[in-house]
Amino acid sequence: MPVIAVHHPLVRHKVGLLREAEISTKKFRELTGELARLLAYEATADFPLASVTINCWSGPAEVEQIAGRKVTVVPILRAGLGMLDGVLDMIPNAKVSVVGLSRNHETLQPEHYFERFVGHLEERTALIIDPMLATAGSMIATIDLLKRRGCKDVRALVLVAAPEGVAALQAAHPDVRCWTAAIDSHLNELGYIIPGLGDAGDKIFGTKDEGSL
Ligand SMILES: O=P(O)(O)OC[C@H]1O[C@H](OP(=O)(O)OP(=O)(O)O)[C@H](O)[C@@H]1O
Ligand SMILES: O=c1cc[nH]c(=O)[nH]1
Ligand SMILES: [Mg+2]
Repeated sequence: MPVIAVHHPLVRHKVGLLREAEISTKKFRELTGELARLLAYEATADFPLASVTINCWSGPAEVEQIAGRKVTVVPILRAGLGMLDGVLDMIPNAKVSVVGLSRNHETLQPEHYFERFVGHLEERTALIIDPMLATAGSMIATIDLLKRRGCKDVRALVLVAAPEGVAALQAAHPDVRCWTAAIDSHLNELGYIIPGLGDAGDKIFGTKDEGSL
């Protein structure tokens, strides 16, 4: 099952708060960061551990450390940046790759305008971050870019997914797991998730009065 809805009460509570129509930019950013931390926790649950001996206050002690796992976090511009600090709080040594995509409002197709990947993607777990999985066009395009550069372990974190996007992602990349705080009802005729969050990029960047909703 490549799309995993996280049912933890903290996640369900926070995603509910995020849906308030009159939410402030500050509150939207804070909740997005908190949810990003919780989703990163879920998505790294299978990272391997190795035992090492350290000098503890009481003498030598065997402790566990995450071993042999290099990570690149991949925010999809713009809205993915809202989740970046939260994920880096949990995985502070991760490198950051950036993909710039903007969904065309008429065609709903993602238009590519920027990319900058870190090296050795073939050795890294990629954690793509974007609050919204609507048609999944942006997510599928980003996964295509990463796989073309040799990335073999691709995972995604989103706040809200539409069933249409879940199905499209599963069909295009059945090997990619995507953790989401919620799977909503459907896409409306403009390609927005219902009930959804509205335009996540506009809410994170404070441009919502100039946006398309
Ligand atoms: O699943 P899809 O149908 O591709 O839609 C989801 C994409 O749309 C939004 O970005 P948008 O293109 O609005 O750009 P922005 O983050 O700069 O606002 C969102 O952050 C996703 O990247
Ligand atoms: O509901 C949606 C769909 C795409 N992008 C958003 O920001 N929100
Ligand atoms: Mg947007």
